[in-house]
Amino acid sequence: MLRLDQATVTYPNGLTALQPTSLAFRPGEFTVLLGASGAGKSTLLRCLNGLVTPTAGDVIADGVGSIVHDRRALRRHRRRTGMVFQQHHLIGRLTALDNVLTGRLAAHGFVRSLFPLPRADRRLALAALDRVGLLDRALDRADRLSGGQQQRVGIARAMAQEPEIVLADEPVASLDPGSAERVLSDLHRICREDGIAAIVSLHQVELARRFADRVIALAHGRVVHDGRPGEVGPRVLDVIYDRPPLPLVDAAE
Ligand SMILES: Nc1ncnc2c1ncn2[C@@H]1O[C@H](COP(=O)(O)OP(=O)(O)OP(=O)(O)O)[C@@H](O)[C@H]1O
Repeated sequence: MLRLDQATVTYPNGLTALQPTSLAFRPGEFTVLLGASGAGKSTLLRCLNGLVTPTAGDVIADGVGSIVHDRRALRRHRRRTGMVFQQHHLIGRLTALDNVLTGRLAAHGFVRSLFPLPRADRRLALAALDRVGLLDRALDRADRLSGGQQQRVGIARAMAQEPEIVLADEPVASLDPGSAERVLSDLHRICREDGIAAIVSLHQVELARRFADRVIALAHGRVVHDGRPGEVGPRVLDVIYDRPPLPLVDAAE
């Protein structure tokens, strides 16, 4: 449904953050990107919604076309792609509900979005909050919610867009383990129920093993592993995190 075709990103400072990479993402699949800091996870994710333009190669969305070369294709692709960010980007003084409603704006033309949104949008936004267990906090200001609750509002906002794909860049990086687990479990359940493809970058290997259908590991801008979560063992982790292999212990010692 979405693929990279030899996509390469070299930033203006000369650093190649993504070496030529070809990958295909399938509908409904929950993919986790693993990699050390600076491995290129954000760069790859940003290529998938046009926030970073590859310096070579292409990004093609099925039924839409090249989002690198065709602005209209990029706009269509973005309408069907929900984003979840590490810092959730909520507007603190707005209610949780109003934040989720901003996820509906892309579905309307610019002029229409200047007027109050239809009741159907409010129903959709409330249903999205219900699915992350926050219906009773709908009218609370976003900045009164905990970090984990704010991130769940961020997920509800992405879901209110009725996406086919969700891209999440380290959505649980700043949360405690319990909140991280809840956030990821909500995201995973909703994507599964609605058949939404998710591409999620994480630092927590355990969470990747628990939730992913597929794990893509990056090191120094290259894919070094692409497979099922059960295949992410010590050898793969050594490559991802640049750890020297453990010295062999002499059995006679
Ligand atoms: N706009 C930019 N200009 C120049 N270099 C950049 C830019 N953005 C990222 N980089 C560099 O590209 C490399 C890959 O960065 P990227 O943010 O994609 O990695 P990451 O795996 O997401 O890291 P983290 O887990 O720390 O977020 C890093 O060396 C980073 O410093």
